[in-house]
Amino acid sequence: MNYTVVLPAAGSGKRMGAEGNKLFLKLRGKPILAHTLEVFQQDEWCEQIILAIKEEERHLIKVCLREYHLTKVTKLVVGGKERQHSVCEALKAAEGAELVLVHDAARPFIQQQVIHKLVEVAAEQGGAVAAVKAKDTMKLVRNGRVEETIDRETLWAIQTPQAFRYQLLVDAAKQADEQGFVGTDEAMLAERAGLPVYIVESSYDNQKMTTPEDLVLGELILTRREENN
Ligand SMILES: Nc1ccn([C@@H]2O[C@H](COP(=O)(O)OP(=O)(O)OP(=O)(O)O)[C@@H](O)[C@H]2O)c(=O)n1
Ligand SMILES: C[C@](O)(CO)[C@H](O)COP(=O)(O)O
Repeated sequence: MNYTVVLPAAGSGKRMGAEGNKLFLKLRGKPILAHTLEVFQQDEWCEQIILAIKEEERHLIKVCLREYHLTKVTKLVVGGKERQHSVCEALKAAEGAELVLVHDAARPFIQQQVIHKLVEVAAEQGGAVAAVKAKDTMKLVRNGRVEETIDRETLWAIQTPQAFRYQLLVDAAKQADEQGFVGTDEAMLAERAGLPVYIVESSYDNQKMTTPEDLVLGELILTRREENN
C-alpha cells in the first residue's frame, strides 16, 4: 500500500540548545535527519519523501541527501513559522497522493511495522496516529493546584507518524487556517473538522529528539538495536 511522507524539518530546536538545526546533530556519527530519512528510504511502501526545510539550510540538506543516498526525497519546500505551517507547505507539494503520512524529522526511531499499520488503518478509517500509553499517574492541574486525577486508561501520548487520506487532511488544514487555528499535531486539525482519528500503538523508542537527554537515550536505543541484530 503506497504512501507519500511529509517530514517537517524546518524547526529551530530551541529546547535542544544546540547551535543551528538540531537535526544535523549526530547519533552514532550520522545526522538525526539521515537516520529518520533512511527508515522511509528503506520502506518499499514509501513512494516519495517531501521535506519542509529552512531556505538557508537547503545546501546542507542536499549534501546530507547525497552523502546518505536518500534518493526518495523528491521535493524540498520552505517551511513556516510554526510546525503546522511547515506541514501545510509540504502538503501542497504532495498533491496527487492518496495517502499521506506526516512524521517529525526529529523522531529517528520509528519502526516500519508501525508505519504499515498506520497506513492500513488510515486507508480504511481516514486517519490514524502513532501513540503510546501514559505511564504515570495523570492529573489535571490549574494554577498549580490538582483538580482531578484522570483515568490513565483513557490517556495516550501522541507521536508521529500521523497518517491520513490526503484530501481529508488538506481540507481539515484549510479549515484550521481559515479559522486562524494553530495546533501542535495534524490530528487536532482532523478532530476539529469532525473526522475520526484512530490510535496505532507505537513504541516508547519513537522519542522526539527534543532536549539534550534525548540524545543520550538515542545512543542507548541504537546500542540496544545493534546488540539485538
Ligand atoms: N516551524 C517549524 C517548527 C518545527 N518543525 C519541525 O517539526 C518537528 C517537531 O518539532 P520539534 O521537535 O518540537 O522541533 P523544534 O520546533 O525545532 O524545537 P523547539 O520547539 O525546541 O524549537 C521537527 O522535525 C521540526 O524540525 C518545522 O518543520 N517547522
Ligand atoms: C506532533 C508531535 O510530535 C506530537 O507529539 C508534537 O506535538 C510536535 O512537537 P511540539 O513540541 O508540539 O512542537
